[in-house]
Amino acid sequence: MGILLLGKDGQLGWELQRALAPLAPLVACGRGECDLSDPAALRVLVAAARPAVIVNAAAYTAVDKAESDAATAHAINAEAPRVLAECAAASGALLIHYSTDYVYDGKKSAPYVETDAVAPQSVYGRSKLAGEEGIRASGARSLVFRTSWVFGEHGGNFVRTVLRLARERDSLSVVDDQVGSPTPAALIADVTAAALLRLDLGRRLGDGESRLYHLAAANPLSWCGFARRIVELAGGRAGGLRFDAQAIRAIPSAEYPTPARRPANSRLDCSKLAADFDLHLPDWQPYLQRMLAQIVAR
Ligand SMILES: NC(=O)C1=CN([C@@H]2O[C@H](COP(=O)(O)OP(=O)(O)OC[C@H]3O[C@@H](n4cnc5c(N)ncnc54)[C@H](O)[C@@H]3O)[C@@H](O)[C@H]2O)C=CC1
Repeated sequence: MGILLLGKDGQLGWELQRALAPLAPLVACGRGECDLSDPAALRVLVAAARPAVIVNAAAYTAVDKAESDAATAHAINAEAPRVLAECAAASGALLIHYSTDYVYDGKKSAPYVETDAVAPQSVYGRSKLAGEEGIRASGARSLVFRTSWVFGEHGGNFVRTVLRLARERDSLSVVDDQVGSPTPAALIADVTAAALLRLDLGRRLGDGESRLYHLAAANPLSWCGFARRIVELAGGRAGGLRFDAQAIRAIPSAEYPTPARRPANSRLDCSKLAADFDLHLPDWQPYLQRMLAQIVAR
């Protein structure tokens, strides 16, 4: 009756393996152990593990690819969470799940709060919203964390892409009209563990209680601002890259068309999370510094 973690090899899953391990016996599964596009396999897995808590960090996260692969995105981001929630409702387990800033259209000028209207602009955003809705409708006890711009040491992300391009190219242009908070996978994992402890692994939630929280680091900025900070903290030309931070050109999204539309404003107000769990959401920059130090050390 411990914790069942799905998606153990993703950015977040990797950090959750570390953060959840001290809380209860942990069964961690990757795609090899269980494919989320197979609902029957999911049901068998949950029945065999009989967890008190199911943590789903697996997702279809290829935002642009999803535009031409909606069925797969829907199966993994909408159907699988619904099946997991049904299993949780039937057994009394708590389900923890992660969603995205892409459920919003990004037209609000202030940071989004959980009660704001949703209006996803992409297949990915719609599939993730459908996942949330399936969980809420299931009657399971659940926590859903909407997060943004995830980066971590394990897996592909914007930090790694910028570092690679800064070694390969002489210049870089990055969109400057989409604003959000880079959020370390380690922070999401640690907040998940803290919330689980405060809720006594879910025993303090009422039957069928379903809670939604924003979970993002402090200090939002644009993608261009983020790219500049990555290059700056990596040392720029002095650090072996081919250009310095100031050389990164700021461009509007119109100059960088992508298959999926992304919100201009991805800022998430996390005060509900901070108040309910007595937590502080820190700046993402020390996490980035730590990640860069570990990459250099390798
Ligand atoms: N990466 C980002 O910038 C953001 C991520 N999120 C959400 O945060 C959560 C964690 O994301 P990341 O760790 O960044 O994602 P990731 O892409 O690093 O990891 C996702 C994991 O899901 C697994 N997976 C994919 N299809 C599967 C299948 N059919 N069966 C089993 N496993 C499968 C992958 O193998 C991978 O290990 C997800 O729910 C994602 O939607 C929310 C906002 C932004």
